[in-house]
Amino acid sequence: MYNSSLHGLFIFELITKMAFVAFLGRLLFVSVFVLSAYQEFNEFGADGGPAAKNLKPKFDVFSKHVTAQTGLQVPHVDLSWSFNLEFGVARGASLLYRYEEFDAKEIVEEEAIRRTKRKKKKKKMETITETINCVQSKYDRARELKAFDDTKAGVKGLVDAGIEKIPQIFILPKDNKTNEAEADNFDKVDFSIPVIDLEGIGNDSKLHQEIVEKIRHASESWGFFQVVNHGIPVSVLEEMLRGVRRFNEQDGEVKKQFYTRDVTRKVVYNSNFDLYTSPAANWRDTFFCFMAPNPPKPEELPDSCRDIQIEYSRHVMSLGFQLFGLLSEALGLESSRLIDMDCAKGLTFVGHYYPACPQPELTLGASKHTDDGFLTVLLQDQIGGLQIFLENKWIDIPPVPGSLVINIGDLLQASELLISNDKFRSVEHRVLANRDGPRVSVACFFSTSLMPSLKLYGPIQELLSEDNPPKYRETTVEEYVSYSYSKGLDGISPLLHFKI
Ligand SMILES: O=C(O)CCC(=O)C(=O)O
Ligand SMILES: [Fe+2]
Repeated sequence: MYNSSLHGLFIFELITKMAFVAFLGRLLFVSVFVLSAYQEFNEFGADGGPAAKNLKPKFDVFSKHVTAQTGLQVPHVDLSWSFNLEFGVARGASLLYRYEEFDAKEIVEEEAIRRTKRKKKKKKMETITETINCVQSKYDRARELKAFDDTKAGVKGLVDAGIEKIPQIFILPKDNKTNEAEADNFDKVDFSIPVIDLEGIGNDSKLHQEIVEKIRHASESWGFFQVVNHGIPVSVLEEMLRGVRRFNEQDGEVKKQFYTRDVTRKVVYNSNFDLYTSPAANWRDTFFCFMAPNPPKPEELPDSCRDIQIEYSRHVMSLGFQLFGLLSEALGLESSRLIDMDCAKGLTFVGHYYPACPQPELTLGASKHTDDGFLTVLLQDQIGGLQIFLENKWIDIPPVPGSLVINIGDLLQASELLISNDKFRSVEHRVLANRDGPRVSVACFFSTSLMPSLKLYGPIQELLSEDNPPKYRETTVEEYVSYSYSKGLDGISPLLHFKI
């Protein structure tokens, strides 16, 4: 028996659940009214008459469709009872006419097409999402860094393997604030830092004064200068560069023995000291060791460059003493002042190897950074790529045969900061990756680095006053370098951390 309240509930459910069901529901409803009108026109028998018979298959199709779409079971409707609702005969006839036009099968087919389209769209979205997930999971940065590190073969290993595209871990992120690629938009200037000739400095006091003045000006303006006739024979410089090259180009199995991230080891060779923390790895391999105050035993140094490393470090030490004297004078202090502060006590020897890079525009040899020691003496070969960042401009430091690049480090900037208003500057610099290569350089940092130290460094005490308060808190070299080391080359000066 037809139950009118159930029918009402059924229609209500359909209308609220799905728009198309509502639409079909309305049509069916109309049909039922039409049937009612038709039945009013014609006598209907116990079976509901011809209209009811006509309607039944269409209603069945509709029911099946609703069940397939919604999972709802359409309640049984006894059409023979038509629906005793109040409709005028004429209106019923016109509704009937429209009902005859309506073909349930066509509508169901249209709906099926729409449903297939929706399914296709959904499938497409699923495929896109899957692809994204797949790409993301394929680029598991931590896993790639570890895999690269585990080769113990460095960037050179990649190049030897013949890669033509650089791995993702080396690619500079585009949206990163420290992304120096962005800084390439800044002007590059055709200006070179001064090349200061130290020839004859010991014999002529006027010349000595002139050189002190040049060093003062360069240290205040650019934090960088080059020196020639510095007393280290060119043959020693050349052999030192060859030594670093030999170390990196020796048999991979021998070199692997030095590969470590344990900085307490006498010789530490690895690629990117900040591999796991930096936004992008640099296209270079490095080995370092502390050559002063407690140098390793000769046999602890690599065969490939042991002798020259010892000889070169000895030369750099004596050049350092001379430079700290000149820098002290440039600050208006006794020439022994910076030496007495132990600025030349420690020497860290760092040999860099920058292999030729197939996509140099995507990465860097060394990210923008300042040096954390007191002073750096840098020997570079003829490839070039070193730049300093001053007033939003990258300035090339072109290789000058026989020269050494000298730059002020953070600890010297912090120590002498208040001596004069014209400060020495620890200036940001970087190294570009290059299609040509390898590029080799040796950076010697005057700093006891991570060696345990208690001596405090900060603004020079006797020059402090109420008007001239300290700007940096005191720190030990060890604390400063540890902080700088843990931070990695992220483009932000570690000095900021020590600002008062
Ligand atoms: O390789 C170079 O030219 C620069 C290296 C450097 O900046 C560094 O070791 O701190
Ligand atoms: Fe540097």
